[in-house]
Amino acid sequence: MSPDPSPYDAVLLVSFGGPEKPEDVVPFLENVTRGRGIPRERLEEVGQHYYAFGGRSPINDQNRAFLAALREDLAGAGIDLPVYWGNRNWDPYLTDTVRQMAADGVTRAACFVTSAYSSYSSCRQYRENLYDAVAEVPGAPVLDKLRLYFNHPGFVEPAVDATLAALADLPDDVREGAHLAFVTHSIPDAMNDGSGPESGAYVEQHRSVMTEVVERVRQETGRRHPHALVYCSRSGAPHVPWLEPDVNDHLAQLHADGAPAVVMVPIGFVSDHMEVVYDLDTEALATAEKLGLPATRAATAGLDPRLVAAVRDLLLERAAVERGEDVARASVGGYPACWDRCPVGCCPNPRAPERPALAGADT
Ligand SMILES: CC1=C(CCC(=O)O)c2cc3nc(cc4[nH]c(cc5[nH]c(cc1n2)c(C)c5CCC(=O)O)c(CCC(=O)O)c4C)C(CCC(=O)O)=C3C
Ligand SMILES: [Fe+2]
Repeated sequence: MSPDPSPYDAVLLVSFGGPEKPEDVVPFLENVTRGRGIPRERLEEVGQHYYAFGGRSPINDQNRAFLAALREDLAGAGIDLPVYWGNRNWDPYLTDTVRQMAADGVTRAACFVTSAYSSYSSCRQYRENLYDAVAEVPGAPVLDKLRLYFNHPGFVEPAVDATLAALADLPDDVREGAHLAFVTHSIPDAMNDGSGPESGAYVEQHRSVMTEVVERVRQETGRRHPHALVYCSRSGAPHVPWLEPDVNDHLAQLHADGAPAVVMVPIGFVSDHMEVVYDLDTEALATAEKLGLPATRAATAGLDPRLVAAVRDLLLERAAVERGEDVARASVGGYPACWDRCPVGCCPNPRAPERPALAGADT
């Protein structure tokens, strides 16, 4: 018998969006930063990162490939649901997708967001975007956001294997002593303080993933590699504190302290976004090279079949919950499986605390 996805009759992949050609870059950056007070110089700099890649972000192609993989996975499991895709900042925009879903007769969809952790930027802002899309479309389906999955085995296990593979890529004589630099997107300190139901969840959740990966790597190699959680892609005004240390400063410090090598493990990113291909592969690897510090970058989960299957697992788990059945929730490490509906007041919007959002305990 095929698994039962009811009450869902569709899946919606929700993502950030990115430019696809040079003319898209400025309007994309305007979409992302409207009302955010990002300094002009920072925008020009980030624009250059995109132009260096022909004005094309890797993120949309990653999502197209993920959609194809997800459709195949669901079909293979006998789950006959359409899978849609909508973005916050670029075509296909969420509102257009939700309009199409309504036209197709979708009544209730499970939403998988390409962002695994708590924080305003990585969780609530997507919930606001879902609210807005539903509010704009007459007859819109009900949209449920699948729970955060940073500690789902389908997200963590690919990171373990990627770390082992990146360690294996280091020269033999430096591998044993290599440091692991777990990298995620920096956010303002205040945004981290407000993240999750109990403050500081963004950093806590990353720490739990880091600890689990370090332990599983130890089980495979017999080595508990020294490690740290570090940050990339700092934005905002210089006087506003954001999470530190920056990955480049961390590499310089490791080198000064005599570390023989480093593996960067981008646990903050689901696939190879611009932050990964520019901030890590271009900038941070150049920093390491200049320092003479052997460095490799572990792969993101991307199209790993375990991540694709995790979407199916989360869909079926949530479907069972909505039908009133008991479920076992997969999770690894010290942080328990997350809530289905975000607690009231978690990850508040720093500029508009009253802005409505879907998928909360109060919506
Ligand atoms: C936590 C977090 C994630 C991870 C969760 C998630 O995945 O959502 C994330 C993802 C992404 N961020 C992205 C791009 C950008 N983020 C910016 C700006 C900002 N990001 C922030 C945070 C995050 N961002 C914040 C607090 C700002 C300041 C402005 C604001 O308060 O909103 C800017 C403006 C320029 C700049 O200042 O850097 C750009 C261009 C892309 C697309 C990449 C591609 O094209 O592949 C992706 C996936
Ligand atoms: Fe960002």
